Amino acid sequence: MERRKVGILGATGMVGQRFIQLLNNHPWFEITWLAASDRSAGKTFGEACRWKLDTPLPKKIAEMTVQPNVPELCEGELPKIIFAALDADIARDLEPRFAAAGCAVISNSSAFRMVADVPLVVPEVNADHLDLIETQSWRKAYGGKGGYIVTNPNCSAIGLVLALKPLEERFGIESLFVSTMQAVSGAGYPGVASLDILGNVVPFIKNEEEKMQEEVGKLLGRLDGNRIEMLDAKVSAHCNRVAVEDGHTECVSIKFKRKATREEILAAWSEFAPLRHFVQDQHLPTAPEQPVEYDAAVDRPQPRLDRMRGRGMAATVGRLRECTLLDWKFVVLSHNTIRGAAGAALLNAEVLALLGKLDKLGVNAKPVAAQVAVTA
Ligand SMILES: NC(=O)C1=CN([C@@H]2O[C@H](COP(=O)(O)OP(=O)(O)OC[C@H]3O[C@@H](n4cnc5c(N)ncnc54)[C@H](OP(=O)(O)O)[C@@H]3O)[C@@H](O)[C@H]2O)C=CC1
Ligand SMILES: N[C@@H](CC(=O)OP(=O)(O)O)C(=O)O
Repeated sequence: MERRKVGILGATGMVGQRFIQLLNNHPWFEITWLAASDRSAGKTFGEACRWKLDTPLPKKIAEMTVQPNVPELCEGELPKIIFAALDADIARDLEPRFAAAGCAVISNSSAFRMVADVPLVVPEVNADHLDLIETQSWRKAYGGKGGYIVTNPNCSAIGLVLALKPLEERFGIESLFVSTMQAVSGAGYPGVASLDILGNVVPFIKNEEEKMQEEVGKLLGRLDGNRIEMLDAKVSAHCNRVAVEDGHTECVSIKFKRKATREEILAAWSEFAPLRHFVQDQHLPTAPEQPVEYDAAVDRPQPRLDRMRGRGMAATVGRLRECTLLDWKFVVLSHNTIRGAAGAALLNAEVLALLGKLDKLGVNAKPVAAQVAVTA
């Protein structure tokens, strides 16, 4: 099967590098275009990027030239699928330009996550929300074949909703309290200064608590026509930066609408296999066999030991016990730059491919309206 051509915006950053790693030898997608800031454009990728991952930078990628960051200046063919790993302020400007040029923008940034017609998706949780694409202005402007933006959530929200979805389905969530311990790679590179984080904990990550609280409502919300009805539950988050390289750990206390026993909660997690029904016999290369794994050991999950479960795509839960304030409490851990970022976007793209939503994109086609609205 011929692989689909893809590009990466923000390719030199922490998440961009993960995209390159996960897309290396991907059976469905092939990187043909890379872009970053003006500082990097024109250099070879090997010159522009300080590679930080523990697998080698693929030679073919190192030799590619970093392209300008706008579709109009693309040399040669602009790929129809763009993975975007940009800071939110930059994404707000650049992502709509690629959508307007007819690309499927599979975004990792927070810029458009809460916009009403932009899907915010974790496939195991709310793949049905991808239908929102069809009402996006960029898509409509090309007679239903145009580009669009699809987003994945904040890295802490992803691990959390994987653990919550099976519980919400069976018991209903009334309220929850979550306190995070987030790895330094979450702040990008060079990120948090070593003198701030070594031997220390920083009890503040800008906008993180707000993002977690609101994104959980949309992710666990219900698609009603072309709008999302948010989950009606109270969510309170505390976010902390800790001296861990990769892997976000979250302590959760939760109150349900219906009574749940320990056995019922464990069964809800172990039986959670939503993609099996959704994709039937199809194989999604990046999907984990078991999205939520429970570890019964008293001192797990731990970032160093558990972040690579399911090739970095599974969330590990542990320490389920009764809570003296709410009903139950547990710990959840997930890899922040794989499950929480590049892997999440890649899985979204794989599901979009299966749904046929990466076919017939409007790249190089003329918009049907005189002007393509950039409204988000
Ligand atoms: N790290 C994580 O765990 C997670 C990150 N995210 C989100 O993903 C996004 C990227 O994060 P991360 O990779 O950590 O960030 P980094 O700071 O490591 O990388 C930023 C990237 O953006 C590029 N860039 C900067 N300015 C421009 C510009 N004007 N035009 C085009 N490209 C530009 C940089 O290129 P250059 O090298 O040329 O400067 C670099 O490739 C952010 O929105 C972040 O919030 C989401 C979930 C998890
Ligand atoms: N802020 C997160 C990572 C991140 O970039 O989140 P978001 O994609 O919501 O901006 C962290 O510091 O670990």
